Amino acid sequence: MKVGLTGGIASGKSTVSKYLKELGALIIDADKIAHSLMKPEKKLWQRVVEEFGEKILLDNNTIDRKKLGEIIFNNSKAKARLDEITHPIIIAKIEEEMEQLSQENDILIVDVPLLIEADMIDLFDEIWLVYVDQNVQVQRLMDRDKIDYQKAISKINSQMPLEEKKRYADRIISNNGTEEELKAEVMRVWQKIS
Ligand SMILES: CC(C)(COP(=O)(O)OP(=O)(O)OC[C@H]1O[C@@H](n2cnc3c(N)ncnc32)[C@H](O)[C@@H]1O)[C@@H](O)C(=O)NCCC(=O)NCCS
Ligand SMILES: Nc1ncnc2c1ncn2[C@@H]1O[C@H](COP(=O)(O)OP(=O)(O)OP(=O)(O)O)[C@@H](O)[C@H]1O
Repeated sequence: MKVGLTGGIASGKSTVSKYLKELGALIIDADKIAHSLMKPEKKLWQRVVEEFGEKILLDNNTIDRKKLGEIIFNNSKAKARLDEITHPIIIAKIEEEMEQLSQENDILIVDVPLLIEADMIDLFDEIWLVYVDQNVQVQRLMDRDKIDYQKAISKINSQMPLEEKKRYADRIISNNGTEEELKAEVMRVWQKIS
């Protein structure tokens, strides 16, 4: 069984993944895959630097994600250009890892923030959505990334609204409460499928 775990920025996907891992689930993390594919001199690094220029590089040639984030979260055309370059390569890598790992594992959980935006629904048997109300999402994002309200809203608005993502979800994991409540909810969902 292949589960696509998605949500919005700072909705709690990594926290849900952490709890699922504690329960014995195998997790593929799309953000980690993306970071690894964008390491210096890799094909995707080259494409991104070609498109956005060397101004997005730090002294050690790694991509300055804060700077690239500032460009794309404030400019929908720049974001579309980045998505066009990155998504096919990230999706191919996710598919490759899923193929390898599904041979030895009955259940695979794949944490993909942009699963619905990047049209990856058909790769999964079930879609789980980590849902939060927007006021909670904004506050958690401001606290975690140490950014102001306006920057948090720009990041949230660069993604499909969570209300709209609900339409695609087979299960909704609500994360408006405490971490303990979330953990209990994750345990319930895991017991249903394992
Ligand atoms: C935009 C970048 C530079 C921001 O880096 P930063 O370290 O601040 O964030 P990080 O990589 O940890 O991602 C945090 C969250 O941002 C959101 N996010 C990331 N990329 C995008 C994007 N292109 N569009 C909308 N939201 C995004 C996701 O919710 C993600 O979980 C970085 O995320 C990136 O290179 N993104 C392109 C690759 C991609 O699409 N990744 C998502 C995997 S599906
Ligand atoms: N129930 C909760 N109560 C309080 N804080 C929480 C709760 N769930 C998550 N958080 C915190 O909210 C922030 C966002 O959570 P997390 O990093 O898991 O989200 P995410 O969906 O993986 O984010 P991203 O899309 O940016 O990768 C983190 O600082 C996390 O510790």
